[in-house]
Amino acid sequence: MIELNDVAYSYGNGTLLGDVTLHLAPGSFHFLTGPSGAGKSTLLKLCYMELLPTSGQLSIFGRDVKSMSRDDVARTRRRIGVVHQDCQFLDHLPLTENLAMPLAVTGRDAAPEDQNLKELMAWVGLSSRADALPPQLSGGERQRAALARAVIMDPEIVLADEPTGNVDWEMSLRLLQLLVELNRMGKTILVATHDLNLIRAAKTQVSARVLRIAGGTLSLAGAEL
Ligand SMILES: Nc1ncnc2c1ncn2[C@@H]1O[C@H](COP(=O)(O)OP(=O)(O)OP(=O)(O)O)[C@@H](O)[C@H]1O
Repeated sequence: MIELNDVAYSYGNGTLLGDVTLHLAPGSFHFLTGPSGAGKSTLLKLCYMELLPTSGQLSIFGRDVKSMSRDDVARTRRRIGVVHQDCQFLDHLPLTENLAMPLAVTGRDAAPEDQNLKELMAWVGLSSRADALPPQLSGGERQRAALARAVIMDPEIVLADEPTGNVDWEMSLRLLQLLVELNRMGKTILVATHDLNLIRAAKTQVSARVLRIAGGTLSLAGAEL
C-alpha cells in the first residue's frame, strides 16, 4: 500500500530521516514510536504526500509519487484517512457539518441526515453531539470526531498521529478499539504514538508491528513491547 525505499528527508537544517525503508502491506497494523522530535509526524506526512522525500523512493498504491500529477495526488489522498495530531475543526460549524466536509469537497451527499454519516457518528459514540460546535467538545470527543472524519471517505489506509494525545486511559482504550475495528474491516493502519502502554494493549488484540524511529533511522522495536 505504502512503500518507502531508502527515503531520506531534511527540512533544510541537516538530515532528519536517512535511508528509511518501510513497507505497509494491505491490512497490516503498524505502530510508530520514538522520542519526541525523532520524526514520527514527518514520516506520516511523507506517507500522506504532504511532504516529498529529499531522496529515495516513495510509492503509494503501487505508484511512485514522483510520477503523480497534482490530480493523481488528490485522488490518492482520498484513499488515505488522516487523524492529525492537533485535530482541527471549523469552530463555527456543527460537528456533523465538519465531518461531512470531505464528502462535500468531492460533491457527494453531505446532508446531516445522510445515513452513512449517522452510522459513523453512532460508531464513534457521538450521535448525541451532532449539533455541538467543536469548542464545546471534550478532548476525547474531539479525538473520536477526528477519527470519524478521517474514515468518512472509506479510506483503505488510516494514518493517525498521536490519536490518544491528551485523553485519559479509558478513552485511549476506546480509541484503540475503534482503530482495531477498522483494521478488522481490512484497513491498513499506521499509528504514531509515545504511549507504550497503548501499544501493549493493542498487541493483545491485533497482530501489530512496532517500529521505532530514532537518530534518523527506523528499526523494529525491542522485546520490551
Ligand atoms: N516545518 C518544519 N520546518 C523545520 N523543522 C521542522 C518542521 N516540522 C518539524 N520540524 C522538526 O523536525 C523534527 C521532527 O519533527 P516531528 O514533528 O516529525 O517529530 P515527532 O517525532 O513527531 O515529535 P513529537 O513526538 O514531539 O510529535 C523536530 O526537530 C522538528 O522541530
